[in-house]
Amino acid sequence: MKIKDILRELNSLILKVNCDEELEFNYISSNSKDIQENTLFICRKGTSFDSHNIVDDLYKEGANVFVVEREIRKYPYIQVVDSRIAESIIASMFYSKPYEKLITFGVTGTNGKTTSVHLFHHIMHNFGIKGSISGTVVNDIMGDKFYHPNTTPSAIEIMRNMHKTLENGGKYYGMEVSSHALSQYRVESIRYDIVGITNITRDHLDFHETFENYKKAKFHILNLLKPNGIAVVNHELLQEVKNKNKNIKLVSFGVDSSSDYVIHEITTNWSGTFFKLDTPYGEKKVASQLIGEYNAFNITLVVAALAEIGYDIDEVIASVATFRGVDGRFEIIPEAKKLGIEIVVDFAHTPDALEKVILSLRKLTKGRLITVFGAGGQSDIGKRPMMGEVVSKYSDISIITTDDPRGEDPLKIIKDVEAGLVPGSLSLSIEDRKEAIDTAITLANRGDVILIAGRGHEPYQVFDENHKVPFKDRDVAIDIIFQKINKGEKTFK
Ligand SMILES: CC(=O)N[C@H]1[C@@H](OP(=O)(O)OP(=O)(O)OC[C@H]2O[C@@H](n3ccc(=O)[nH]c3=O)[C@H](O)[C@@H]2O)O[C@H](CO)[C@@H](O)[C@@H]1O[C@H](C)C(=O)N[C@@H](C)C(=O)N[C@H](CCC(=O)O)C(=O)O
Ligand SMILES: Nc1ncnc2c1ncn2[C@@H]1O[C@H](COP(=O)(O)OP(=O)(O)OP(=O)(O)O)[C@@H](O)[C@H]1O
Repeated sequence: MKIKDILRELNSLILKVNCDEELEFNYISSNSKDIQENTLFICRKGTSFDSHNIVDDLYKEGANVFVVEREIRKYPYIQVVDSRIAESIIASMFYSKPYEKLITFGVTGTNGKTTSVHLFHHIMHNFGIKGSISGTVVNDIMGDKFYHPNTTPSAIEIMRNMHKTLENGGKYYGMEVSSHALSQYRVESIRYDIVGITNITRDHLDFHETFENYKKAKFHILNLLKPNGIAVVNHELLQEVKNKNKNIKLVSFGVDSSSDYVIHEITTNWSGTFFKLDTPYGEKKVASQLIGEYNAFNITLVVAALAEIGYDIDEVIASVATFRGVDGRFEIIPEAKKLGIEIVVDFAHTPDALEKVILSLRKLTKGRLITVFGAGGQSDIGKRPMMGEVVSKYSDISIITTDDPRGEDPLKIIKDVEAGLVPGSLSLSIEDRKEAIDTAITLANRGDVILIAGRGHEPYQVFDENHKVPFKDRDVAIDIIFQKINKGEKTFK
């Protein structure tokens, strides 16, 4: 590709062109760890690094032209107003706008993104349609599965994955779209057939500062629809969405009878969640292995999305029943039954998610509910007391422990959570997460339920960027169960 090919697209972003328009490049990157011969490299001053400062190294590594926000002394460059927007445009151009040839499904919202995207992937697979997804738990690019530290990768990575999907005969790309990604233009050049908004409650106010900014970032996804694309939104957000986007095609889902897809008669038990759904195609009965009433909303978002783009709603609903859920989302630990208790590992780490999952568990618990949880470091300090309040309000025993401190003092985080505890509620604070889980299992009697919340599937406990400890809640709980059985501390019940 030649420089002149991208100048047209970059258009009003360009401040200065300091290179030959005939200059050719055959790779693009914005990360020094991903560079080849004749790479167009996009520099930016981000939150923790400024890649303008390493252009000499980048040139030695193979970069032959730069896109920069501030002028550099030597090397060919194009100076632009904003490197993030430039990256999304260049990535789209370089990979020939792959989203135009794919069914693209983007889901944003505070909670439910992972569950919805994985359910979408499962249903398309059941229909014999090949494709890819990206998100918090896994990136599955046409069967190539890997973990990415971001819920939403960079603009270049997404376009590269979409291009690879097309090259391998894939027909769709489903992705979780975080509010950070929307604010940083990682998805700015993508156009979606379907965008879904699960819900918007408090989270990430450390980044967005106000709830309004957070909502605005989420709603921006509605501007990224294809011309005949459709938005599937939680009915609670319908009015706001309509006020902001008068002429988009949209359907709503929720319990409100004026929704396009009306959820009612939800029941949930240890074998799953069951509900009725009034749809434009008549009343439907939905059965799912997912536990928790809130999953009726995630399921309906996906059912509506696929029905609205022409898939047979009865076949879609039949396929929902075989979805076994996502690692670390209401994941039952079968070994706990040996002690006559239930243990559930869940990813809930916002006040709303904690409330939803605890209230669902309350209905299933014959005995007491013991919740082990903590708050992540470097993330929305304001929500910590709210988490303490909601857990202590609805749990019989709350055990506050360490989540992923990410460089913060774990005891300080625990104190922030303690500040919200309901006076008189039964709670313990145990800094060591393994000890906290062990204590919960020791305290549990027959018929009790333990919820281990906040980290879900995560394989490492991140104390800081140089100190990560392998720690999978599920595996730790299973180890403790067998230790107690082998030591005779807990008998088979
Ligand atoms: C604060 C934030 O969102 N940062 C994201 C952002 O980085 P940034 O723009 O701040 O860039 P930077 O890290 O300062 O680096 C500046 C530039 O130098 C480049 N660089 C940097 C270092 C280096 O050695 N070589 C190099 O070339 C970088 O590629 C970048 O182009 O863009 C990067 C590329 O897309 C992301 O990886 C990075 O995510 C960081 C790791 C992060 O932790 N982000 C979190 C806050 C986040 O985005 N979370 C959401 C999910 C939130 C949730 O729902 O829980 C997500 O989508 O992951
Ligand atoms: N529709 C929902 N409403 C409220 N809480 C939900 C909903 N769906 C899931 N949850 C709760 O939120 C947790 C995270 O769910 P999931 O991973 O599907 O969402 P997510 O948006 O991908 O989260 P994250 O952005 O943190 O990866 C679940 O473990 C559950 O506790």
